Order: sequence, then structure tokens, then C-alpha cells
Amino acid sequence: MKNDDVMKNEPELSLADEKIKLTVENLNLYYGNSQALKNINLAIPEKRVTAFIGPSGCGKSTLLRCFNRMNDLVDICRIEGAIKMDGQNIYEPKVDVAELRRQIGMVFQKPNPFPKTIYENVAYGLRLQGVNDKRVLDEVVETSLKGAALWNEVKDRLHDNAFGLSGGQQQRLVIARAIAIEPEVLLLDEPASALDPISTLKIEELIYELKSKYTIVIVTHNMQQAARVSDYTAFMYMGDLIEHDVTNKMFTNPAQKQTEDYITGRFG
Ligand SMILES: Nc1ncnc2c1ncn2[C@@H]1O[C@H](COP(=O)(O)OP(=O)(O)OP(=O)(O)O)[C@@H](O)[C@H]1O
Repeated sequence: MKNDDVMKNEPELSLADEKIKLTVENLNLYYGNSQALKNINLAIPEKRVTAFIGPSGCGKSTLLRCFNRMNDLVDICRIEGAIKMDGQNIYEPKVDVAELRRQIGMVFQKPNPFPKTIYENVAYGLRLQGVNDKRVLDEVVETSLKGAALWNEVKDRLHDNAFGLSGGQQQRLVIARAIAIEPEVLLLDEPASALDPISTLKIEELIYELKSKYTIVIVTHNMQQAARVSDYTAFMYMGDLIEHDVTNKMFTNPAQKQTEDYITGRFG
């Protein structure tokens, strides 16, 4: 399926009919004295793509990083409220953060393969879990590279260094590495913004394929991209969640004036 067809072929969506994977409840986030997220309430449906859009600095990446507790690594960051995955608050003290990050994988703007072979990049997470059986690893490496639409391009050079791949290939390798450990959720922080148009198209097509298996949340600056790849869109502005709706509805008939101004390019 081509990108342009994605929205047209989707059946009518409604949040009320969805199974909710992640729920954000009364979330406030502060960096020191500065509040970056203001009382966010949001439901992320399972096996759908949800896009976060909004002008620079509005809190998109901050909110995305809350889902796998990446903000725990920022000393001055303080969080109030809850985020629930399948009903369980991921901010409870008993939660194993390493296990949470296994369940919720993340891909960043700049491809970040490890300085290892293509094969070892994909096998990395399994090796960390103590899996060393060559047959198992071979199979997971192949399935994951196929899942990330990269297998055909690299199957004859699996033991070459990953840095020899193009930027777009490296980003698909990073996605293969993320899906090799079978996460439930994939967080994508502007995954195509450093890529050329053809690689961007491949990533967008890949996102479309991946949502049959994973719940995907993507931050993007590119509104056409949000319209092409996402089922639901959340528009943020200065730390507030202004509007969250079915993407098609949001882009054709937004409920809020601020959303309309942003998507029609009047600001931001
Ligand atoms: N580690 C940090 N320490 C202090 N302030 C931060 C930190 N990370 C982000 N901020 C601030 O929090 C606010 C939200 O930033 P964030 O990166 O989440 O926005 P964004 O919408 O993703 O922006 P962009 O589209 O430019 O990436 C900004 O004012 C930013 O300066």
C-alpha cells in the first residue's frame, strides 16, 4: 500500500471503539521551576499510530519520553500524575524500569546504531537477555530485519559494520534492533527528520506495516507526515494538550481554533 492511500483506506475510527494501551492521567512535568507539561490527559489506543504535533518547545518529546521513563535520567525533572500501561501505573516504585524499556522501545531522530556489525546490532537485546543460541539469533535477526523492511538490502552483508549503511538504512536497522526484543509499544521521536525523501517514504511505509503488531507513538514536525502515517493526532501548545482526535478529523475539521491556526500554517 502506498502512503497516499493510507487515510483513504482506513475504516472510520473512533477512540470510543479502541482498546486503550496507554493512559496519561493528570500529568504535570517540571524541569526545575519551569513547567513543561500541564495537566495532560490522553489515551493512546493499541495497535494504532498516534502522532504528537505542535510548535518547537511545546513538550512533544518530553511527553514521549515519559512513556518509557527516559525523563528519570534528567536530575531536575519532576513528574506528578500517572501513566498507565494496560491499567498499571508505570511510575509506581515497584516497576522495573529496565523491563519497562524492553516493553516500550524508542527510536530517536538521529540513527544510533552501535559500533558493531549489522547482525550484532539486531542480536544485541537478546544477547543482553542471555540468548546465545546461534539458530535462535539467526532467526530473530532475519525476522526483525524483514520486519523493518531492510533484509533484502543487507542479507549478504550481515557481518559488515553498521556504520557502512546509509542514514535511512541505519534508521531501519535501529527499528529492527527495537523490534527484535518484541516490545509492545514503539516510541518514535522524529524518526525521519534527518533522512532524505526516499528514506522518509520507506520509514513511513514501515510505520504503516508495523502498526498491525505494535502501538506506535510518533513525534513529528512534519504535518503532512502526521496526516499520512497516523490514525490519531494530539496537538500540543506550550505544554498543554489542545486537541486529540482522529487524524482525518483533526486535519479537516479541527475543534479548536489554535489547532486550525497551526495546521494551516498561521503560526509555529
Ligand atoms: N533536559 C531538559 N532540561 C531543561 N529543560 C528542558 C529539557 N528538555 C526539554 N526542556 C524544555 O522543556 C520544554 C519542552 O521541550 P521538548 O523538547 O519536549 O519540546 P518539543 O515540542 O519536543 O520541541 P522540538 O519540536 O523543538 O523538539 C522546552 O521549553 C524545553 O526547553
